[in-house]
Amino acid sequence: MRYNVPLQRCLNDTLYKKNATVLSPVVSHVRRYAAPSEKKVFQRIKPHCNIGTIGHVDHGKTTLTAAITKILSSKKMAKMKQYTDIDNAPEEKARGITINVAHVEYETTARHYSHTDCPGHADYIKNMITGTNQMDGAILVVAATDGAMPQTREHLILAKQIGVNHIIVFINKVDAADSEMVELVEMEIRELLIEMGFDGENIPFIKGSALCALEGREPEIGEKSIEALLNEVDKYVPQPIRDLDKPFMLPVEHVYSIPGRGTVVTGRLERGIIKKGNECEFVGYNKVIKSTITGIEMFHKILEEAQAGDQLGALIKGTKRDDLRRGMVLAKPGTVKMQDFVSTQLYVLTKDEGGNGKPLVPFQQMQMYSKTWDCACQLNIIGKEMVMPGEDCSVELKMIRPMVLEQGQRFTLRIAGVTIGTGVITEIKKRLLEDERRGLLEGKKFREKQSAKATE
Ligand SMILES: Nc1nc2c(ncn2[C@@H]2O[C@H](COP(=O)(O)OP(=O)(O)OP(=O)(O)O)[C@@H](O)[C@H]2O)c(=O)[nH]1
Ligand SMILES: [Mg+2]
Repeated sequence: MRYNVPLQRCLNDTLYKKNATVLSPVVSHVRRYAAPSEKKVFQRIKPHCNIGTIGHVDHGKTTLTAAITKILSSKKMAKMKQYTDIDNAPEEKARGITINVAHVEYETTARHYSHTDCPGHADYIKNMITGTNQMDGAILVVAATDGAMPQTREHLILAKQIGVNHIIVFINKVDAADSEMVELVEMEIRELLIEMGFDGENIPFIKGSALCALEGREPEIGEKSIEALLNEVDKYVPQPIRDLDKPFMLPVEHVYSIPGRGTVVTGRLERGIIKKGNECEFVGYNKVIKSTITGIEMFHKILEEAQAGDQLGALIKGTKRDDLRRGMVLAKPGTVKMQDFVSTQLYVLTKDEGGNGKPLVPFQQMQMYSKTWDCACQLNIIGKEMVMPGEDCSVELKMIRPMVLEQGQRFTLRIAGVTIGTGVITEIKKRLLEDERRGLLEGKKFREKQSAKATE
């Protein structure tokens, strides 16, 4: 049996190493690299990109998704999906939230795509905030018969907030509108895009009719417009930098002291590649500790290097177990920062989704969970008196301890052990003053004492 080259190399590495009797590392590498050639597997030949359709209700997002699969299926680059297959999207659970979302797969000559379409406005909002399918770029669908509508605006605001920076516009239903109207809608949407902070002047606009393409009518505005759209998506949405190319980062899950060896931290490598001998930093709980990785292990076997996605143990030189804690982040020196004040976009769970059914109000204290840490924080709601379950809103969070936080990082909030919301960090704000943070901490201790007294 022949394997491909990287697999063969790692089989050699693993099997011929002393004491290599357990098969698990081999199995994990088989999964990571490729399967034996006689099995039919997903071939990673083209670069992969995640996109989706966004826009106001009834503007034609699902029709467009179906039309794309129809046009590409005639070139054997997709499986045709009927409108009803996409619109009856299966339920998906993401951190307790139920979202109806359809993932459609297709490819162009340049790339392989996963395309997200949601049946309803609420599902779009949840999908974008929870990052169930993080989009690298989005197709904004606008009906020429309506122009910009409330959800056109809302989806664009959210896209900007969570960092979907590449938008392409498809002006749909041009079969039902005159050309003057189409021009006016284009002008209106370009202005809206500029107002929202997108590159409105240069964003590609394609005008067509998804319905004509789906029904095989009027190829000029039907099939041709879909081809033009895909062409622009290939060109305009840049290939995202994959996690392997980024500086390494591993949220620490456990810290052990191994007699005769030293300190070992375990966790899943979130991005990058680590090698034996790499210098590193542990960051979190208001501390930065410099160290060196002297060994990497996976499934009790020694590795020279580990890649993003690997669950591993790293042996650390010269750092005591008591200095390190779960929740710290192991990273390439100087690549991550601690923060304690952030703006976020938050979705509040309904009671059915596992929430506590109560509205959130400003200055409420709660526990924030992200990566492997949790930390008490205080909430401030922007532009509203309160947020009801089932709603989303912009909120600011002040934390009692600085932790590693980055734009785009996801988190959940809990009160008394109940998850009440999930969100994404949209902006890092200026660090709090020491006094301000102490005030938050003392406020928390005071409340704890009060509640302890009350229960006595
Ligand atoms: N005339 C015309 N009608 C269209 C076109 N594209 C879609 N429609 C119609 O517009 C209606 C809404 O289309 P959908 O694709 O369901 O719209 P949607 O944006 O997915 O709607 P939601 O998922 O409910 O937000 C349907 O009746 C479609 O047949 C088009 O190019 N021309
Ligand atoms: Mg739809």
